[in-house]
Amino acid sequence: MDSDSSSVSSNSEPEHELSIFERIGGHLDSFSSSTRAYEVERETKLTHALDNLAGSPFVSFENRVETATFKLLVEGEDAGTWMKPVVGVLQKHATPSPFGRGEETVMDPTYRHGTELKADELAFSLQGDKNSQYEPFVSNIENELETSMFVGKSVTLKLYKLAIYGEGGHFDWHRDSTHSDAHHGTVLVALNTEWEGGDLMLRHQGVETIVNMHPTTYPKKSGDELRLVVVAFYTDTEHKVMPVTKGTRLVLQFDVEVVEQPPRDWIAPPSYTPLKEAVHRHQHIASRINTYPNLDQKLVQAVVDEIRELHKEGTTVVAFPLTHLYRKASVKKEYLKGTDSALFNALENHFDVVLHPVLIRAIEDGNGDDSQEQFFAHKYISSEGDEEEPSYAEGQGGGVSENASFYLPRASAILQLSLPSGVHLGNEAEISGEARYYGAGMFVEPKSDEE
Ligand SMILES: O=C(O)CCC(=O)C(=O)O
Ligand SMILES: [Fe+2]
Repeated sequence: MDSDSSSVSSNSEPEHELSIFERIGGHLDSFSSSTRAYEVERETKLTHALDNLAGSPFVSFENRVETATFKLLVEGEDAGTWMKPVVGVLQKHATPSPFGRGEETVMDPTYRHGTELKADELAFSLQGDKNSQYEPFVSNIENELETSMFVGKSVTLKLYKLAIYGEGGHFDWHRDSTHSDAHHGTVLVALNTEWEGGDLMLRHQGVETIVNMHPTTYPKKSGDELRLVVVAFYTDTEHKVMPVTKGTRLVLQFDVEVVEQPPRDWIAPPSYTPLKEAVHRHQHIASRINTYPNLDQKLVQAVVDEIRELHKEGTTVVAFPLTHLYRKASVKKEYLKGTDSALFNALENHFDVVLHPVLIRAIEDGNGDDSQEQFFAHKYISSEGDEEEPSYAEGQGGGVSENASFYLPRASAILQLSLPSGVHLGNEAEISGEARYYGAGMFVEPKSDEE
C-alpha cells in the first residue's frame, strides 16, 4: 500500500470552529428579553438555493463496509476478489478506452491511455450468493452523498465500468459524459492493487485538489480490514488521472443518478426532529467526510434571485444563517470565510446586508409522537446595549417581527450553529424554550436608496 501520496485536504475545520464557539459560549452576554423573534422558514426556494450552495462539489471518504468477500467475475470468468484482483484475467477481456473529442469518439493515447470493462461484463458475486455485502456497500455511498453533495435529494448508484491503468496509463483533463438526465455525479472506487503515480486530480473554480485513492487497512482483532476510498464529484467537475509509473490501478466507476425527493432517513430514527438530525449530520460529516467549498456563481445568483423575489412579495428583511461560526466580535465582513464571504460580496451589490449574531430557539410543541419543533430566530443583543436595534427591540419578548423571516437551510449553516450539548449559555433563563443554537446570520434588505 502506497501511503505517501498527497492526502486529501479538508476545509470543514469543524473542531476548530466548535471549540471557538465553546469558548465564547461561556462568556455570552444575556439575551435581551425584549428582542423580537423572527419566524423561521424551512423548505422554501431560498433554503433550497442555500442548500445547493452548501453542497460540496466533491467529497471523499472511506467506505466502512467490509469488501473482503466481494468477488470479481468477468464474462463469468473468475478474476479474484476486490481484495486480490487477478489483473491478467481482467486485461484479457478489457478493451481500450476511447474518449469524446467534440462530436467524435476517438483513440488517442497521448490524451487517454487505458483499458476498460463495461458494467454488463462484470459481476461481484456468484449467482445465488446471499452473503455478499455489495448492497450495503452501495447504499452506504448513496447515504453519504445524500448528506454531502446532494442534500435533500435521493441518490442511486449505477455501476458504469471498471477502468484499468497499467504502467503509463493516464487520462488528461476532462469532464465525464452524462448517461441520462438524472446523471449528475461520478463515484470512483479503487480496488486493492499496488500502484504508484496515477493520482486523481480534481479542478473546481480553478482550484486543483489531489485525492489519494489507495485503499487503507484497518487493524482488527480478526485480521486487517480493507477500507476502500470513495471519491465523488459532480459530472461537470474537471478531473484527470496522472500517469501510472508502477503497478496497475483498477478503478470502479459508478454513475450517480439524482432524484428530487426527500432523502431517506440516513441516520435518524423517525422520532428525530429536524434539528437533531441536522446536528447528527454535521457531526457525521465533520468526522467522516472530506468536503470542499463551492463558490459556483450560478448558485450564488440563484440565492440573489430568490431574495429579490421575497422582497418583492413583501418580506422586507430576509435573513439566513452563515455557514461558518465566528467569534462574536468577528461577525464582520472582513472576517467572513469561504462561501459566506463570496455570498456577502454578491449580495452587497444588490442589497443592504447586515451581519448579526443570532440564536435559533427550538420550542417543543406538544409531546410524544405529535411533538414538533417550532423555531424562532433572535438577534443576539449584547447587554451592554451598544448593539440595540430599535426596530426589533420594542415590545415584550415573544413578539414576532412582521415582514421579516429567517430562512433555515437543511444543510449548511445551522449544522455549524448547533451547540454541543453541555455547553452552558450565559443567561438563557430569560427566554422560554431551549436555547440550543448560536451563530450569525445575514440580514438582507432592499437598498434604501431604491425604496
Ligand atoms: O480512473 C479514474 O480515477 C478516473 C477515470 C475517469 O476519469 C474516466 O474514466 O472518466
Ligand atoms: Fe472521468
